Amino acid sequence: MEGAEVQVRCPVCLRELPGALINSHLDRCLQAADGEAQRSCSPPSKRPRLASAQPGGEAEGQPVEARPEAAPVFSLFNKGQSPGAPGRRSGAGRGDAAEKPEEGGGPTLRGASVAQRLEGQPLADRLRPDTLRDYVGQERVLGAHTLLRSLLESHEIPSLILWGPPGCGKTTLAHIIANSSKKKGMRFVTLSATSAKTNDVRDVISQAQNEKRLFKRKTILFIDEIHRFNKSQQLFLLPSHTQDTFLPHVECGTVTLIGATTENPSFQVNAALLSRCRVIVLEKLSVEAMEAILLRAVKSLGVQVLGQGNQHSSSATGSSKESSELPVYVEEKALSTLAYLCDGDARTGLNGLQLAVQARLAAGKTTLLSFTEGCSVNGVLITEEHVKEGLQRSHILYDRAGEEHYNCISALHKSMRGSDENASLYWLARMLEGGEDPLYVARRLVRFASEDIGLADPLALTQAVAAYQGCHFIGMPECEVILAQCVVYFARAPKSIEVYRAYGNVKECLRMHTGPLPPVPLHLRNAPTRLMKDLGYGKGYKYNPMYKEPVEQDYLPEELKGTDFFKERRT
Ligand SMILES: Nc1ncnc2c1ncn2[C@@H]1O[C@H](COP(=O)(O)OP(=O)(O)OP(=O)(O)O)[C@@H](O)[C@H]1O
Repeated sequence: MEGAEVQVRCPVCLRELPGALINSHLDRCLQAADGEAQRSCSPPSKRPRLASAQPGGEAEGQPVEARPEAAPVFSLFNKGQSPGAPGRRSGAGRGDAAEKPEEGGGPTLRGASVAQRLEGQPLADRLRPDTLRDYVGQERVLGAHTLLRSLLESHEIPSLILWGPPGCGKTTLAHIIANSSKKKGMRFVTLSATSAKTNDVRDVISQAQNEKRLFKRKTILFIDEIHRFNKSQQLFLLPSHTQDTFLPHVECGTVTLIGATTENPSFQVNAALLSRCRVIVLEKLSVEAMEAILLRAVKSLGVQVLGQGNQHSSSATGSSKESSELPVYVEEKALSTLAYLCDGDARTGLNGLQLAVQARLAAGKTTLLSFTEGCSVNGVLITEEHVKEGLQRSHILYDRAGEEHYNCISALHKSMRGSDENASLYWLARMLEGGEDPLYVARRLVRFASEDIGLADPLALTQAVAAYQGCHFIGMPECEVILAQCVVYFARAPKSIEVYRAYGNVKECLRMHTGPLPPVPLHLRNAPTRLMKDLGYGKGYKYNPMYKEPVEQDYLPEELKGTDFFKERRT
């Protein structure tokens, strides 16, 4: 009993245990070591962006034994997996007979209805590819003969920052790397910068050190949304005099870092960290890539595509309580529209498809479909309209918080400067339809009025301020036309950067000045007191209204006499 009182730390999992239990625990822990690599490779699932958050959330199915309960590092390993849930799929479970991928498609549960296949894990997570073979698009960085592909194929994983828009496959690529590194006996650990604490990173490092020391095993740490690390965490990532930081461990190879970010890493990721990582730029998925992903999804659900091959005509709809048991069809057009509308974001596309199918099944509406071969079938039909409803338009078009926000405002500014009224209206609509704050756009217009139109049409500034106030009074959607009017006015207006440039020259002059700044000439100074007058303040000043002729007088400091800040004038 006495021994049981002493707490001992397991060298593998760092868990504190009574000394009497350590040997049996260590046996289990070591046995679990191989299995753990498998478990830890499970996809870090994402929150669904659409309203269909599925039960079976993040903490389900996580390995309990050999893991300190408090460490979210490990709770993230298996999130989204509910052991008994239909449609469950993980890196470890891919061998199950019921879940074997069908050729060219995703995994299906044989014999299950479409509704059952949609239960549990969100479709996007369930269909996350495990291998590069199923990873669609991103040819520029992952095509044959690319550096990254050969590194991945040779299991030589460098520290990486994966930068790309939402849903383009950053986490998926990390997941594929996890699977492939598992084959090389590496560990793969996942942290989300939004929820992880500095201590979690510290834990990962000490475990990685143990793993390296005891098993010669390397650790790959995936940090999702790395740009969201807060200040104290960023400090921890920075090099310092102590070993209590992250970077030395990246450098000596104890930990390979893979970060994912939607934001430009040159602004958002600490420079010291960035210089030790290879930045991989992923792009929005093309429409063709999206179509391939959606086709794989409908196949995995057992939904049939109605297109040129099997022309049909549909007739009056009815309703049936058993609609979930009926065959489900989706129009080919619906899939291609979805592929277009999801704007290269596979998660949005798959969530949209999932919502459309679930909504149709829940509505219990059936359609009598007549095929060209002559047969008729009663089924559930998903049309273009249904998938459009399944999408949140605002999210599709525009990411207000992300880089797209800056890209679009820059495109609007440049289109107005280039006097292209069509492009100006287009970028304005892209922002407003995407949910941009109209006052943000209006503020930018106020700036544009002076920066680009300036004195070529001084009324532009009045227009911009009026547009700002108009937007403030009436808000969206009514104020969109106010902004549209102002944007077109600006696109058509004459342009002058005379003032903008001259002011820039003045600022440059001040910046370049060495030594003390020249004093204000005495004659320009005000002399409210006797003493100041005695000191010569205001002496010799010529009050212009008193003169009929132009007055000869210097206003610049002596050493700048004759300087023309407008000399680079272009207009
Ligand atoms: N290239 C791809 N090939 C096949 N499926 C993909 C691809 N990219 C994304 N997907 C699908 O979309 C889902 C979401 O992708 P993923 O989580 O990798 O996006 P992300 O770039 O990490 O997005 P976010 O920045 O929002 O976290 C995946 O679960 C997968 O089903």
